[in-house]
Order: sequence, then structure tokens, then C-alpha cells
Amino acid sequence: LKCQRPKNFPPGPPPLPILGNLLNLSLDNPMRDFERLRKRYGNVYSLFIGPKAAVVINGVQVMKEAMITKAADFAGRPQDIFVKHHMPISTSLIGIVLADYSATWKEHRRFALMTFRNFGLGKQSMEQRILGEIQYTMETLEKSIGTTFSPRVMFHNAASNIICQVLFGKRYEYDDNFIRVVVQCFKENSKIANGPWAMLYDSVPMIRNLPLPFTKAFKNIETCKKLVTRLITEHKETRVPGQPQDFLDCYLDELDKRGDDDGFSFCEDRLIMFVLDLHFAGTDTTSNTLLTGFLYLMTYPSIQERCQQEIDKVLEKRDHASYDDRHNMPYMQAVIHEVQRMANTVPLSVYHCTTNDTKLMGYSLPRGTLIIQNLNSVLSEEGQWKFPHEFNPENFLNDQGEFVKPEAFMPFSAGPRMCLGENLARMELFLIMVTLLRKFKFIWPEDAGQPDYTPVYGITLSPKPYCMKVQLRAKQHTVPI
Ligand code: HEM
Repeated sequence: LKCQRPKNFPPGPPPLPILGNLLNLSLDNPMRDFERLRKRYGNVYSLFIGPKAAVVINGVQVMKEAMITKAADFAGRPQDIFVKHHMPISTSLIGIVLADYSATWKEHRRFALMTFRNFGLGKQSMEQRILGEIQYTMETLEKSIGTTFSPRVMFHNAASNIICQVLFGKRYEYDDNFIRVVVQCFKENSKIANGPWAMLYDSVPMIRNLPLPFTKAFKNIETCKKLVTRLITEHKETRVPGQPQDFLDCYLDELDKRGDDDGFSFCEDRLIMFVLDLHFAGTDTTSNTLLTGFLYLMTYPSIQERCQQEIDKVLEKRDHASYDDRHNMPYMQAVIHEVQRMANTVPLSVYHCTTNDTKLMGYSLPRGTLIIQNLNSVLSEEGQWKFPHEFNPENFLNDQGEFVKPEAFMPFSAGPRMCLGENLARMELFLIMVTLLRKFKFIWPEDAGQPDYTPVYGITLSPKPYCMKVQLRAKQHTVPI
């Protein structure tokens, strides 16, 4: 029960028995505590989460040594009790995000990247899917002209529908029960699963049966699993083997191809968690980034106008934007990247763990050490950014006004576990922001008071709920696609 740092382990605050350093962290938002500890102990320090030792890594130099130079040593995922709780048989039923570094994870990651590519990521068809979904967002905005409304559900549904089209081959009406339930479960779980409640669950066994927030997280996962199981059954009834229409069909084809020889690697149980992971990872992240983006654009109207001038100039009388237009829109690119930097959407990444005994900045880390990547520390690292602590697109522009990307831009992490959906996310952010800014002016309501940029903590950070107003811009050339 006594927590003890191994030899040559990174320094950190003294731990208590059983609880470790949990009392050093705020249950609501540990981000400020992580920063305070970084200032005190340096860019590599350790903490005890209950009895479990964790190392928090900060700053671009340490991040590169761990995630790129020693990639394989740092590519594991902790297989804690909280992670395993809802898995009925074994960890082999974990999807992809929480899967440990293994042949199964590698195969599934490769399969997902290949299938996304086959469904047109980087090609026209994915662009068409995104632009098609944006038409629904624009309809919602048009109906809201003259009112003050919250854009939260609208952005969540748009991001969710884009990934649903890839995974299930269909989109859902914004009031559809499936989408409503899944989006709500995701929103709740993202605030519970990576946070201190999950840590408490792991370290204090006697609280596991109490009606605390983590019990809700398990119920949510069961609900989502049932919904996806139903979708798989429907696909099995209608699919034509060898002619896949979506991700689910591709996986079912892969199961046919592999037959029974595959052991546990590809299986239907894993498929359920796999698509839930992809849906979750692809929804909350993109939509919270968009929410932060429009918060800044409304409250920095001169930046919004400068984006619109660039968009008007580049698109002229064209029907719609294309992802390739980004090469001619350095200011818009800078704004989107600056939004991602400030949004800091996945602040602590997803927890990693060491797969071998290894070294970091001269410290010794035994195999199985929990690694917490503080991406926040890189995205606002002094010395890496012209304006580390303010929203300023100049962070991504050189003296000639050209777009440049500093190496400390790591919102998708780095190395073998880095975000699998980066390309999709970047395409979505660009097309959604450009298309909406071209048609609408976004206004911070007069009676909304001072904007509060302090985020709400979870696996993903989101801005505090806010309302917006929209006006049609005088000059628009958009026609339905
Ligand atoms: C702005 C949007 C997004 C951000 C900021 C973001 C960020 C991240 C981060 C920080 C990680 C953890 C990487 C690590 O552990 O080192 C991650 C993992 C992941 N992301 Fe994203 N993500 C975004 C959008 C998406 C989208 C659209 C998808 C769609 C499929 C996606 C799928 C995944 C998956 C599957 C993983 C786990 C990868 C693995 O463990 O091998 N993400 N993302």
C-alpha cells in the first residue's frame, strides 16, 4: 500500500499510502495542477495515481524523445481495471483506442487507415460527403437567423454524421434517436473516463459499487454497444459479400476472408468496440474544436472578417470550397491551426504506457509505467510560439504572410499512436469553417456578457456552453451541391 518511487525515477510530490497523489489533483480540472507541478519538478515528473506510478511528460523536446525517438517503448496503453471493467471476456475485446501495443492493434490500425483511404479520404468522395453534410448545418443556421441559439448539438451532429457515413453508410436526421443517444453517451463519457473519477475507480476498490459518475459511464457503453449490435445485424442481412458499402461491410468481408484461423484478432465483439471508438474519437474532438473556433471567431470579429475576405477572393464565383483551396488560403490555414492550438482538444492525449524498461531524459522508467502526455504544455510552450498565451493567427504566419507550422503543433500527438483520424479531421475543419464563414456572419450576442474562454475538462476539452447569432452575408455564391 506504500507508494515508493523506483530507483532513478523522475521526481515528484510525496505520495500518501493508497491514495498516492490524488489529493494533489483537482477532481474537476487537474490541468492547472499539472502545470503547477511542471513548474516545480521540471518537464519529466512523476505522480502516484492511487498506488500506480505515472510519469507526466511535458514540452516538445521530451515529447519527441518519447514518442518519436523511442516510439515503440512508449506506444503501450495501460490495461487498467477501469478499461477492462466493461469488457466481458478479455482485453482482446478492446477496440483500437485503448488496445495495448500489439499485433492485433497494428492490424486494426492498418485496416482502419486502408479502409478510410478506400472510402475516399484524400480523394473527392470524402470531400463530397463532408460538403453534403454541411448543407444540413447551413439549413439549421438559416432557420436560426434572427434568434440566439446554442450551436453545440448542431456541430456534434455534423461531426457524428460524417463519420457515420464512413462507418455505417448512412447519415441520421438531427433528431434521430440513434444519434441523440450515442452523442449524449459520448459527451458524458468523455467527461468521466480519462478523469480523476476513473483514477479513483482504479485505486479505491471499495467505491466501485457506489453510484458515482463511473457507473454512468459503464451504462452508457452498454447502451451504445446494443445500438451498434443492431446495426451489425442489419448489415449482415443486406450486405453483398465482396461489395462493401461502408466500414462495417469491409470488416465483415475481412472476417469472411480470415475464417476461423484468426483466433481472437478480428472478431465481431471487437468490431463493436472498434466502430464505437472510431465514432467517439471522430465526433467529440472535431465538434469541440469547431465550438472553440466559432467562439474565437465571434469574439475576434476582425479575424473573422479577414478570413471572409480571403475566402471570397480565392473562391470567387465557385459553387463550393475544395480541400485543395487550403494551399491558397494561408490566413485561413493559420486561423484553423491557431484554433486547434487554443482549443487544446485532447489535452492529456490518451494515456500511454511503456512497453519495455526504458530511459527518458536520463531517468529510468520500468516497463508498464503509465505515461501522461501533457499536450497542453507543448501547445503553449514558451520559446516555441510567438504568442504562446493568446489567440493570434500570427503564430502560424511568417514575415511574408505565408503559412508555417511550428514543430510544437501537436494536437494530434506524435509517433505510432498518433491520431488515426488526423487527415479526416483536418479536411472537416477546413471545409466546415470555410463554407460557413463564406455564407454567414457569426455574431456574439449583445446580451451575452464577456466571453469566457476557460474550457470544461474531460478527455476532450470543450468551451463553456455559449450562444451565437448569425446573419447572412451580403455577398454569397453558394448553391446546393
Ligand atoms: C480535431 C480533431 C481531433 C483531435 C485533436 C484528435 C486528437 C487525438 C489524440 C491526441 C489522440 C491520442 C494519440 C496518442 O495516444 O498518442 C488521438 C487518437 C485517436 N484518434 Fe483522434 N483526434 C481528432 C479527430 C479524430 C477523428 C476525426 C478520428 C476518426 C476516425 C480520430 C480517431 C482516432 C483514433 C482511432 C485514435 C487512437 C489511435 C491509436 O490508439 O492507435 N480522431 N486523437
